[in-house]
Formats: sequence, C-alpha cells, structure tokens
Amino acid sequence: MSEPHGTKEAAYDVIVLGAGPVGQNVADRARAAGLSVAVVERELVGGECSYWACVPSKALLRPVIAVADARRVDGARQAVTGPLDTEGVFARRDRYVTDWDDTGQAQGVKSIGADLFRGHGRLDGPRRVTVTRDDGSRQVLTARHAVAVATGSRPVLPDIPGIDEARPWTNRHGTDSSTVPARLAVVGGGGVGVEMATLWQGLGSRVTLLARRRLLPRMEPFVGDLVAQGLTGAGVDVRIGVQVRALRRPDPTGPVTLTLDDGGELEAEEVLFATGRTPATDDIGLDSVGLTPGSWLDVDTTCLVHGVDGDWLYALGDVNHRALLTHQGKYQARTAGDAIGARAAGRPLDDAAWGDHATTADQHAVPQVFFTDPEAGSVGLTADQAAAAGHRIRTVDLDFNAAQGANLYADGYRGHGRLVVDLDREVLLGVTFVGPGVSELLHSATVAVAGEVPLKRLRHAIACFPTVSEIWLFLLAAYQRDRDTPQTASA
Ligand SMILES: Cc1cc2nc3c(=O)[nH]c(=O)nc-3n(C[C@H](O)[C@H](O)[C@H](O)COP(=O)(O)OP(=O)(O)OC[C@H]3O[C@@H](n4cnc5c(N)ncnc54)[C@H](O)[C@@H]3O)c2cc1C
Ligand SMILES: NC(=O)c1ccc[n+]([C@@H]2O[C@H](COP(=O)([O-])OP(=O)(O)OC[C@H]3O[C@@H](n4cnc5c(N)ncnc54)[C@H](O)[C@@H]3O)[C@@H](O)[C@H]2O)c1
Repeated sequence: MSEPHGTKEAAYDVIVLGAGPVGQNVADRARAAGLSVAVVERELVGGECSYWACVPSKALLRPVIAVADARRVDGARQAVTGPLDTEGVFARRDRYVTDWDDTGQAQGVKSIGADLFRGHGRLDGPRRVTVTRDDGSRQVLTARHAVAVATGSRPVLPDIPGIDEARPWTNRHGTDSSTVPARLAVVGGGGVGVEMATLWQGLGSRVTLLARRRLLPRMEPFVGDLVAQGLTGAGVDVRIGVQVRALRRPDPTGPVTLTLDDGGELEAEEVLFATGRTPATDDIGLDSVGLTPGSWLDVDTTCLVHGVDGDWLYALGDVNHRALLTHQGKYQARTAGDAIGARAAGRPLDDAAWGDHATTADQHAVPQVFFTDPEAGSVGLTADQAAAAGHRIRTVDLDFNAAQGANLYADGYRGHGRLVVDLDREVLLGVTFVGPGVSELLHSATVAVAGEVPLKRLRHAIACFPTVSEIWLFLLAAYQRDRDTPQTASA
C-alpha cells in the first residue's frame, strides 16, 4: 500500500504513534485482529533500538567479546595476535543498521497491511491525532478504537556548566561514530555506561568510566563488582563515587576537560553521557487529553493509560517506564494489541494475572542482559527487592567454577550465580548470573521464574554435560543441602 497523501482526515481502528520495535509489534497484533491501522513515524522506522541502541551496540560489542572469549581458551589465545580491525567492526555495525536506511522496515510495516504516515504525531483531543510532515503539511487521523503511544525515550543530560560547549556524546554518537577517540570519558554506571565503556575500550580508546555509585545499581551488588573488575582488567579507569561538576571545550576542535568533585580534572577527546532517559512525551499533545506533557505514562496491566476516560489510550515500551527494554516493550505490545482486538470485538478480557491480556511478567519476570565482559544477566527480583516485598526468602550463591562445563568453556572461568528462593512456595523469585556466555543461559532462569517452577521439579530439568548450564545443578544442590539449616531467612 502506498503512503496515503492529501487526505484531510482519515479514520482507522487503531493509530500507533512511533514505529520503533514496540510500535511495529502493536500494529502487527492489531492487524492480526482484523483492525485497520495507521502507524506514524517522524524519524526512522525501527526506532532508537534499530539504529542507535540495541542493534548497533551489540553489533559493535560482539567482536570485542568474541576476542576476549578467545583469549580465555588455551591454544586459541595464541591465535589472537593483534588489535581488532576497527574498520571491519564499523562495517559490521553499518550492515546491521542497514546504513541508517529504513526502507526495509518501512516495507515491513506496509506488508502487514498498515498505512505508514511519516511526520510528527500529536494527540489533538480524544481519539484524534495530527501528523505534521517535514514540509509543514498536515494530516488528521481519527481512531475508532485505540491510540497506542510508543514514542520511546531520549537521553537525559545533567544541567552542569559547560554541557553545551562540551558537545557530549549520548547513545547516538556512542553507537554511530566510525572514529575511535584516543581518550573517552563515560559518565554514568548504568547499562549504557558499562556497555559503552566495554566497547570503546575494546576498540582502542583509553576509557575512563565515572560513576557516582556502584555499577549497575539495579542488579545484585556482586554484579557491579564483577563488571568493574572486568572493565579494569580490560584497561578501563573505573572511578566510583565521582561526579562531574563542570565541562569546558574552549577550542571546538580540541579536547574536552571535565572538572570532578574530588578536585581533579580529566581531559579526553570525547565525553559520553549515559545518565538515564526521559520519555518522548513532551510534544505529543498529552495536554489535549488531560495528561502532563513530558511525563512517563502510567498504565494498567493491559497498557491502558490511567486517568483517561473511554478505554482508548494505550502506552507501550519505554514511555510507560515499566522496563526500558525492547523485549519487554514488545511483550507489552503483543499483549496490548490482543487486548485492543478483544475490546474492539466486544470479547471479554483475560486480564487476570498471567492471562492473555495481562503484562504480568512486567512485575515478576523481567529478564535483562548486559553485554559486558563478563556478561551480566538477571530475571525477577533481587534479594533486597524480594525481602522488601515481604517474601520469606533464602539466597543461594555459587561461583561458576563448580561446573566443569564452565571451565571447559573458558580456562579459569570466573563467574557467579545467585538464586532468590521463595521459602513459602519453594519457587524462584529471582536469578542472577555473571560470567562469560551467561547471556544465552538466562532464558532458562526466565522460564523457571515466569513459570514458577517448583524447585522439587526443577531438579528434574537436567543440564547437559559439560555445559555452562551445569551451574543449575550445583545451585539447586546447594539449596537442597542448606534447606533445613537455620540460614538467613529474611521476611
Ligand atoms: C545504548 C542503548 C543500548 C540498548 N541496548 C538494549 C538491548 O541490548 N536490549 C534491550 O532490550 N534494550 C536495549 N536498550 C533499550 C531499548 O533501546 C529501548 O527499550 C527500546 O528502543 C524501546 O523501544 P520503543 O519502541 O519503546 O522506543 P524507540 O525505539 O525509541 O522508538 C520510538 C519511535 O517513536 C518515534 N517517535 C517519537 N515521537 C514521535 C512522534 N511524536 N511522532 C511520530 N513518531 C515519534 C521515534 O522517532 C522512534 O522511531 C538500549 C538502549 C540504549 C540507549
Ligand atoms: N543490554 C541492555 O539490555 C541495555 C543496554 C543499555 C541500556 N539498556 C536500558 O536502557 C535504559 C537506559 O540506560 P542508561 O544507562 O542510560 O540509564 P540508567 O538509568 O540505567 O543509568 C543511568 C546511570 O547514570 C547515573 N547518573 C544519573 N545522573 C548522573 C549524573 N549527573 N552524574 C553521574 N551519574 C549519573 C545514575 O545513577 C544511573 O546509575 C536502561 O533502563 C537500561 O536498562 C539496556
């Protein structure tokens, strides 16, 4: 279907604002329910994820981690005789982001039978969206059943002196640059900060990572410690408890100088801020439906926005602030798309916990992997979160080198795993793994947590010998051994 132009007003069953991974998925589900769908995109179909976040960062990180993995294997280590071929790495990234050309993904939207409108979408009262094209012309769209907001998020820059003059990188240049700065300062110890430090150090920058508290603070404390050790081992100067007070770049072609709160100064060719995200909701007409522009959108289990009458406004992905992750946003999109279809057809909703129209996993089983060296993955609750939620828990901790499969995978394998067990139901509330290759191990934990698989049954899920997954055997055995001993059962 070609782009419909010139129409003054067009009516659809569903309008989707934003064609990132989340917007595309809700459009697909609404079409599968037989509804007509308009998708509005102001930049590139595929969103931040495809062009400046998940995809390019992982395309760039994979060669760094592949070489680190080879160096952990006797015999293979000797074959790694030089630095990474940065041109080859950038070319790989360019292939995965299709040279920032969205023709293929735009075709994908059209192939599901949705109409794509290019331009900036804004709500203009209930069930009504105005699309402003680059040439200033406008198109009005109306929605019979639903408007789904999937406009994503943008990086936040702190308000400190010299921030504009410094022309800092964010995730955008952090993923689209084809030049390796000799020195790079990375500010922020969350997911973006640790992955950017890993990849640019791996590509040859001398990276300094400045974090005001421990790395990856939302994960179990041992994660940040092990990731910090890995970064330090790779040559990154990791400084915890340090803040940037001011920046200056008096010569636009010269280096940037950071003034730190410990009294020191740091000079680098570039500075990258990875200090969190803000929702892309400041200019989408939220005030026209009684909501506050720039706010995260608070939603129910079907992703309907609270505080809007008539059950028509949905918010999915980063904008609802539940879990700023592509896979979790796509899960919300599938669930909400099906709920939109059911509501439109007048069918009852299956929105009780774990029902087809409930995003229950958002509360209980969010999986996340950071592609650092070592990799870090977790699902569900940390021990502190579980205890704060009132669960009676026991934690089981183990180093991976207990498993022969881990040692065969990497000589002298270093890694750590933790189970958080709900003692009343004997199911897992949370699992965390840190170590080489754990990204592919995490899904087993996600199945166990989301499935609330009883530990008594989980011991029958046997890991193949000799794989890294054998860590499960040792963790479960350690739990069984300790079960009746008076360990720390916290409420
Ligand atoms: C460096 C980095 C690495 C990451 N790595 C991972 C990872 O490995 N795995 C993972 O799960 N998550 C990762 N994330 C998070 C992930 O990128 C986001 O959770 C994901 O992009 C959210 O998808 P979305 O569709 O909600 O938003 P987006 O991908 O941001 O897409 C939103 C779309 O809406 C469009 N839009 C916005 N406003 C309007 C408007 N008014 N009108 C029309 N269109 C509009 C935008 O142009 C954009 O195309 C990473 C994030 C960063 C920054
Ligand atoms: N592999 C993945 O799945 C992946 C990778 C990267 C990012 N992400 C997601 O993208 C989202 C955004 O990541 P992020 O790292 O930008 O945000 P974040 O909120 O996870 O981390 C930002 C960090 O910056 C720190 N910070 C904030 N202001 C600061 C300041 N002025 N000075 C120093 N430090 C400051 C915060 O304390 C925090 O630790 C996250 O939710 C993350 O989960 C996912």
